[in-house]
Amino acid sequence: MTNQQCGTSRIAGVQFTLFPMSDNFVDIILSALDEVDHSSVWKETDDVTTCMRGKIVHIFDITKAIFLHAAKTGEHVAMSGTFSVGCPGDNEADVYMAESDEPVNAPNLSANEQQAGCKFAIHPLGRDDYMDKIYEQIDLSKARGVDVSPSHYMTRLDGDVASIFDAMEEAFEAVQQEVSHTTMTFTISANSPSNR
Ligand SMILES: Cc1ncc(C[n+]2csc(CCO)c2C)c(N)n1
Repeated sequence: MTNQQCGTSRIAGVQFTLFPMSDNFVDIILSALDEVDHSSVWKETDDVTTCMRGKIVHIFDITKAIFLHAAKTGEHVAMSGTFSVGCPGDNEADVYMAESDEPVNAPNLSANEQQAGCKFAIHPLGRDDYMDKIYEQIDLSKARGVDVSPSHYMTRLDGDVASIFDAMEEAFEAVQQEVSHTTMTFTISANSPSNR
């Protein structure tokens, strides 16, 4: 029988893709993935996505740093992905759960103010009251230093990249404390010519 139990630790993960709208896309993707400190998570890249697994704080810290690294090239870049926590059977990367709770990349990001637009959706799984959990977080996002606006199926966040990822992390962290298996999908875009 397949393992349907949660692991002993709350392993979180993300699968994401970077889309640099540039002839230089290979270098932008690979240098962002290489140059950001990802020592606190398990990480694997293939031709479609990059997957990282570990503590929530590190998953968000590194995803944010990778997007900022790509955006600071000035090229129009987008990133889409899915965060997940409490996925039944996800327990192979327990070794990374011993990492400290200090985000490794955050101290180096302050000089990188970068505007972006983002749409995200939280999916609290297996709960009849899932809509309450979603609405609580949309309301809270309004106090998180980003502009929040409704959109079909998703909520839009506009502001600084670091604040956008921090808002999504806070929402994800709060929901997963009450809902064992939670996922979040997002798309973020910076330097779009639509805004020039
Ligand atoms: C985060 C992220 N991970 C993997 C890919 C897939 N990918 C597309 S082109 C390329 C470089 C040449 O192999 C890679 C790895 C992506 N786009 N973004």
